[in-house]
Amino acid sequence: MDYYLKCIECGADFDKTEIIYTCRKCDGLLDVIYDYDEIKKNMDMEKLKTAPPSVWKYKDLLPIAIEPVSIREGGTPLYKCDRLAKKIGVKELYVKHEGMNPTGSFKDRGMTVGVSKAIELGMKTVACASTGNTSAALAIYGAKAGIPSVVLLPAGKVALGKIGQALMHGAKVIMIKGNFDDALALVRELCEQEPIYLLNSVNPYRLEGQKTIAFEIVDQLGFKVPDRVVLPVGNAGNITAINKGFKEFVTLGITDKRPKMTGIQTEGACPIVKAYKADADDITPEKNPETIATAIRIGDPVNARKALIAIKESGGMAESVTDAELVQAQKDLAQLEGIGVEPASATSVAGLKKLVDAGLISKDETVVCVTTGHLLKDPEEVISVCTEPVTVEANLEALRKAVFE
Ligand SMILES: Cc1ncc(COP(=O)(O)O)c(C=O)c1O
Ligand SMILES: N[C@@H](CCOP(=O)(O)O)C(=O)O
Repeated sequence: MDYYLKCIECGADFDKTEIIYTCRKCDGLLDVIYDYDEIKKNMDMEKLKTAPPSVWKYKDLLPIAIEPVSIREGGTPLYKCDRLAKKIGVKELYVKHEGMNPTGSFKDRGMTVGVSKAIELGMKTVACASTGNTSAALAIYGAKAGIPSVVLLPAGKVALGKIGQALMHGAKVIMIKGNFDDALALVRELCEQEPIYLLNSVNPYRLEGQKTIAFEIVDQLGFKVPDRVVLPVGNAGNITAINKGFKEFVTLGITDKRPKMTGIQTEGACPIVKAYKADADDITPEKNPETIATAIRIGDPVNARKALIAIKESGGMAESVTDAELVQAQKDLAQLEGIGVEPASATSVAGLKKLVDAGLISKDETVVCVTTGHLLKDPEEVISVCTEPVTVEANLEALRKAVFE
């Protein structure tokens, strides 16, 4: 399949054989550009309409020629959430639960493509900086591919389940005395100097895997497009990737419209929301981001420019929520719909509620909230926000008291 990399700022082109993360001329972010006429000619539309969703169902739209490094990612459930819809006050609400991926987050979609690309390019080691989920996914796909992985984490700020995954799957785990943004700057430098393949979302191939969330949403809605997609935003790759997916389906004539991409951050870490509200083209980095949602504790999102463009061109918006609001949404998802998510993921639902309450989102819209990671990723947060269990003597009287009083 024919494709190349194009700078979103100066338009410079780069060949697919190059190991490159940003534009060599202006340092702008890169996009993967395909020959869509060619794809259209060869696409098996019957299969597209009937085969069950998974990342590799859409391989005609993915830049990998080898047998992919895969542990069956994608194909996550799209739940219709009527009780939650009623509470929030929208007509039709769906939750795309990316926590149901093999490693428990949407990062698997990016890593199956990213690690496959590393192998295709002949790279022998992979690396990333991470707030946790990227490192878990990289460790697992690195293990599956049989190559070493190196992960840089902000010391003391990563949820337990994620560190456990990175360690057990054999990554070299390095704690940085700094935040995620410091770790990302460091790993980018390391990968420029050494033959180590960088698999953060600044790598455009990572995002190609993540765009399949858009394909699956359309697929699971019977080839209908929702009015709006709401999702958490951290390093801002996912909102960009999903927007690209919806655009590609329109380009290929599979759908005829795109949803409004709506990004949610927390009040303690919201550079994109501030830029959106100021109608700015780029962010002002935040030096000390802080939130209970450690996955999106990011002050200098690497994909900010792409994300702001995606929000603007899709007619979407950006909003921030408090930690208290996201914890309430996390409980609503869990207790009204049986959907267990980690704190960052719940910002999508908290943000939707805030925007509906403010009259900025119409009650008549069909909305998809993306929940990005599983509840079990961050058990410490769960314990800290839920009521403690009661302990009683092992007799029926004590039990009755505990159950009925
Ligand atoms: C659970 C979870 N949700 C949301 C995000 C934000 O995604 P993105 O960085 O692509 O904006 C991340 C990572 O950043 C994450 O781990
Ligand atoms: N939440 C992310 C932050 C890194 O984002 P990435 O998309 O650039 O890898 C994580 O899980 O580490």
